[in-house]
Amino acid sequence: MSTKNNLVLSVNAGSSSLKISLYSVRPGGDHLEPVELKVTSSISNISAPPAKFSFKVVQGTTKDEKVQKIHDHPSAFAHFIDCLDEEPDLDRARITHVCHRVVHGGDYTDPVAVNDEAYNHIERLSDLAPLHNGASLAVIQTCPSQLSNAKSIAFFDTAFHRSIPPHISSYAIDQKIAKQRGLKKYGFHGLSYSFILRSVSHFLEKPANTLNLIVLHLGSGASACCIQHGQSLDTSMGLTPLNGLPGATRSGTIDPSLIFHYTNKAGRMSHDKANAVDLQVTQAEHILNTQAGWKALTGTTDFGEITARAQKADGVDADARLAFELFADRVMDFVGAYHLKLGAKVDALVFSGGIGERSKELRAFIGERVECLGYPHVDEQRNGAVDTTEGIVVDVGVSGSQTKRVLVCRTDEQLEMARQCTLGSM
Ligand SMILES: Nc1ncnc2c1ncn2[C@@H]1O[C@H](COP(=O)(O)OP(=O)(O)O)[C@@H](O)[C@H]1O
Ligand SMILES: CC(=O)OP(=O)(O)O
Ligand SMILES: [Mg+2]
Repeated sequence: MSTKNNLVLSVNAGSSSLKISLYSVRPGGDHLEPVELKVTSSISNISAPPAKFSFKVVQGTTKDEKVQKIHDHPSAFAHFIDCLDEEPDLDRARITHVCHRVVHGGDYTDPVAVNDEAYNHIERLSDLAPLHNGASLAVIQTCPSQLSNAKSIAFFDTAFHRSIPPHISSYAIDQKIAKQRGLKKYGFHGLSYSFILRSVSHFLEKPANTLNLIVLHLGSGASACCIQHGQSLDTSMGLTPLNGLPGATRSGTIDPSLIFHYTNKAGRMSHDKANAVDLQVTQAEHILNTQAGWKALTGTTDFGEITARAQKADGVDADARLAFELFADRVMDFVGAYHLKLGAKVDALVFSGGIGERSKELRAFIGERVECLGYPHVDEQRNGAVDTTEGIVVDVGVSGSQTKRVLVCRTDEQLEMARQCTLGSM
């Protein structure tokens, strides 16, 4: 991308949140970081108004407010644009590229400029990412009118996992049907894993293609990834982001037969009005995506609150304790399996995502249990000081010469897209 004075906008549509970052493109090509952050904004609680809106201009305006008129992703995006218009130095006409995180890209392996064909492709995949693809498309639809000088580019979470070999990505079902219908493990959070791989490579001063990592992206949606020689070998999410670890409102892996015993309406189609494009998922999928996970176990989707409740001194909150230990148990299932898949040759176990980056309790709990595999003891002081430690990657293992590390990485999907956009041929 050859541009001066240009701005790049990165939009990350989550199930009930929208994270937006605005960057200026650094002139010249010799910077480690090709873009410079100008604005960060995040809107949460979109589906449970009032939405929480934050808007921070680097060395400038800061807003934190509850906004009643935000009721879906497009209205959240419109509110962001209104705030941007109040910034005289950040003219939206200078935005040349809008990068959209699209969770399910099917077999698309590279970012694409959104034209009718790409739009229809993403829409067809909406049933396979019911909390996400519709939200991204709803924002994409508003871009031509809001940002008429900008090209919309879709970046796919699935792309990082294209390296997963068939014996790992295939399900044990009729392969003719599987191929016809695209029924296989796709994996998600790929933009986050790309960012983490690059950041850990820089931190450890080792080329990315030599690294073996077990990465935990633990946020509202949580997944684990096994990276061998800098490529995804396996990941815990599957055909859809429902598989693997439980999340804020998602069950994670269950026995598939459970759905027939949970409710006898499980197989009926439900029309999900929360998303802007038409969706047809079964009631079972709807329940397991939106009424399960932490919300079902504890009544809250905030893992920070669950952790605090689980550790209350005045008696144990059994629901919170169950959620905390259940989550740690499922995370360890993947750490153990991936450690074995990597033949115990692991450079680092990496914690990331809202929970991985902020829960010192979960890191300590899991850290203690993986020590038997040769990971260093999680240092209480370092672990407790992550929030106030500078840098993208923080080492939380006890100091000393270690072959394996335990790291925390502040992941940034918006920055990953802006970098790829600026360095690529978009
Ligand atoms: N102090 C904390 N301890 C544990 N978990 C936290 C803390 N603060 C936030 N979280 C968790 O992080 C989650 C958000 O993570 P994030 O990766 O931003 O999610 P997403 O992008 O999937 O919406 C929240 O839902 C909350 O459960
Ligand atoms: C794929 C996925 O679950 O994404 P998120 O964690 O942002 O909801
Ligand atoms: Mg996320």
